[in-house]
Amino acid sequence: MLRITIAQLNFTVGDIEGNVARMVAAAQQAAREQSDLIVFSELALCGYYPGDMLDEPPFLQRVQDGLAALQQASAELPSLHWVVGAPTPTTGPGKRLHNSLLVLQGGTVRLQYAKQLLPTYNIFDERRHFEPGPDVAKVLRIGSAQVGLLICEDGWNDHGADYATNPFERLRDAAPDLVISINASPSHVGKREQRHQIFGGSSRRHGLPILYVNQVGGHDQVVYDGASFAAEPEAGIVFEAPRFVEDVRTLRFDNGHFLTADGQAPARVPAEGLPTMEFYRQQILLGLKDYARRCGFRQVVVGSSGGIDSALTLALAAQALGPENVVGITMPSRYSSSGSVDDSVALCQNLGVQLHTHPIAELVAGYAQQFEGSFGQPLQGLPLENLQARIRGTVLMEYSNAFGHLLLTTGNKSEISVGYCTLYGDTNGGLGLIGDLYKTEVFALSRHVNEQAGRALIPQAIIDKEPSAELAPGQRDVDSLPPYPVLDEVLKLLIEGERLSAAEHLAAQAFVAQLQADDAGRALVQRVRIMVARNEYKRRQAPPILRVRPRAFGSGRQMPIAAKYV
Ligand SMILES: Nc1ncnc2c1ncn2[C@@H]1O[C@H](COP(=O)(O)OP(=O)(O)OC[C@H]2O[C@@H]([n+]3cccc(C(=O)O)c3)[C@H](O)[C@@H]2O)[C@@H](O)[C@H]1O
Ligand SMILES: Nc1ncnc2c1ncn2[C@@H]1O[C@H](COP(=O)(O)OP(=O)(O)OP(=O)(O)O)[C@@H](O)[C@H]1O
Ligand SMILES: NC(=O)CC[C@H](N)C(=O)O
Repeated sequence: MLRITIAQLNFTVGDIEGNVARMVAAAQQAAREQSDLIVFSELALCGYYPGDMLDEPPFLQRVQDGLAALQQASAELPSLHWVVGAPTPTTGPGKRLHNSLLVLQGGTVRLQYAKQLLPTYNIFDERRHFEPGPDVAKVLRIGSAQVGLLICEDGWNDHGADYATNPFERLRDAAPDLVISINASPSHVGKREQRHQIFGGSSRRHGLPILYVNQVGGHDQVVYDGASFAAEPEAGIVFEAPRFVEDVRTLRFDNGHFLTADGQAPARVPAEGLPTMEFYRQQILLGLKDYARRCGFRQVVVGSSGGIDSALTLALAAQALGPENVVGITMPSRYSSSGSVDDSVALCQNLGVQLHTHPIAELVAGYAQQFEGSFGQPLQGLPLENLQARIRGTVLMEYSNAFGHLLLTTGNKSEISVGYCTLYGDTNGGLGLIGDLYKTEVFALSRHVNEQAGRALIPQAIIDKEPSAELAPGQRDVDSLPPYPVLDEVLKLLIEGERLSAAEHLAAQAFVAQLQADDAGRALVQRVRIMVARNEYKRRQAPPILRVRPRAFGSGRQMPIAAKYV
């Protein structure tokens, strides 16, 4: 029988000293629980993913010092084995580092394993910094068990019998009793189920119990949900740690089975995870909390237009940080409807958020007038529309500068896709909460937030009103864009493509095929395609957004700007 402690922790990238302290505290808990083995996540020592910090000698020196501190701590708990993820120097040619797994015990490194498969797709770029490890299986006897070791991507390619491309093959040949996989696996909708399918499948195919340990926390645009789990060959997924929170707990591994610390069968793991909207909500809350905390912000400011995007952003921010840490600013102009102020007042009252009024009509008029000398006439048309958005963006940045609030930008994925936003205006901000949600999903998540609260936190009037930028008289989004239910299906196919769930993909494909049955539909799809391509320059200058889908704007979609698109 082996006692294993899962350390699903929220590490901060670069905070080696803080991460060491977290790991030591978890190891002390493990020792109290008489554990034989504690398992930390991939690159736990430096946090995942440190990017080009890995090129900096002082950073690598701190990593080395951190490892020395861990070794020393392991000497003080001699009966505990520590499975630790850390960068380590290579000895051969190529890149100077391996992405490694180390087993520490009694003050020494008992084993080192270098990750073999380095992901370089989507948001991952590990080959930029690391040399792949040799295709050797690493197995260590700990107590009564032979433990095989893998690192994240190593376990994602379990198809085909080629040793070089499938580390599972060689590991299976080494006949461990148990496989431990350490991970830094970002979450997006459907990811938990995908992990269960992949690792559950490998467990069954190779007849190997697998313990999968993930990190938790938000790192810039990427959020890790934790959700560490255990898989058995016959029973499937038998244990799952909670999502979006830290969790340090000890399991027993006895006769090929995972049991709770007191020897019971763990609670049943449901096949289905959180409903999509609740998943979005929790992912965004953790993403904002960790971004604000790590960057040293306590409070955020949001322009409150009385529209759905700013309303949802305010509601999520209030849930993540507490309403006392959220400030709304309503900035009526000549073209603002009375609802823009009244609905903002109702919203902020519901949320318990303070709302300041900062009218911009005079600022806009004065500013527009100033152009008469050089333009021969005051500003009008699109430049005047954008001026309003830019003045609002400037006002919001002044609040940010004056009070140290983080400005949250409110763009959704539909607008960001087609560039329906003003550069240096409503695109201002440090972080976007809903930038990976299509507009139709913004409505769905707003309804979900209300349902969950058991009351209309976001006033029904805001949910019911027709989307409008309110930058010109009577302006409506549908005058410039296809209706959102149409636009979103086209965008899903263009941007997410096969990364959509099977059901979403089928639905979008059928919808767009029907749309393209006539010339007008074909022209619409082509127009959207061109808008998406032409607006890459706006996205490149936009603030980071929290990722909730497999393909989010940012590092996961790298497109050229100055190219011929179609
Ligand atoms: N390839 C390229 N590389 C770098 N820069 C490039 C560029 N192409 C244009 N530009 C620059 O970008 C400028 C045009 O962009 P920009 O100034 O933003 O202006 P623009 O995209 O022309 O207009 C903004 C649009 O967004 C709508 N809007 C604004 C605000 C809020 C909302 C909403 O509902 O949320 C909608 C508004 O009604 C209007 O249709 C050009 O004047 C040029 O300076
Ligand atoms: N009158 C206003 N007062 C305060 N902020 C505003 C106002 N109008 C626009 N904004 C800010 O600019 C962002 C873009 O607003 P706009 O109304 O143009 O488009 P939108 O994408 O439909 O957003 P929303 O649904 O929040 O209205 C808003 O989310 C808000 O942060
Ligand atoms: N850190 C990694 O190797 C992550 C890659 C892996 N496929 C995942 O997304 O979970």
